[in-house]
Amino acid sequence: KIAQEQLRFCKEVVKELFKKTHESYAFPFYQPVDLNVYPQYTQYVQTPMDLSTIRSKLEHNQYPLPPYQAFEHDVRLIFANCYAFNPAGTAVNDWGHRLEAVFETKWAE
Ligand SMILES: Cc1ccc(Nc2c(-c3ccc(O)cc3)nc3c(C)cccn23)cc1
Repeated sequence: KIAQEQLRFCKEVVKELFKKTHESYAFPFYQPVDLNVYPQYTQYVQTPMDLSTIRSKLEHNQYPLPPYQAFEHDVRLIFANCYAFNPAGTAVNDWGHRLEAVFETKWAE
């Protein structure tokens, strides 16, 4: 797809991940992890990422054109960070897997 079409689809994917229907398991990923609440977070996660940061990068043209590769990397960073900090079996880890499934379905569209 041409660069502008890719950009439009990336915005559509982020819009989907922010939908109310996913809020109950997506909310921990809306904003950067609060480092005041989790001071040891940066010991587990080198590159924090969240959906608001991705949305802002899209809106301010901070992704290369075409954006797919860099966009997908940032989205997958959210999930990798989630699994690095939240052990299997924790609520946030489970929610990460649920949101990842939503992403995979939309991304394959
Ligand atoms: C049951 C439960 C326990 C802990 C949390 N933590 C948490 C996280 C979080 C996100 C990513 C991450 O790697 C770690 C924590 N983000 C939040 C927010 C935005 C509000 C309230 C709690 N939050 C939420 C629910």
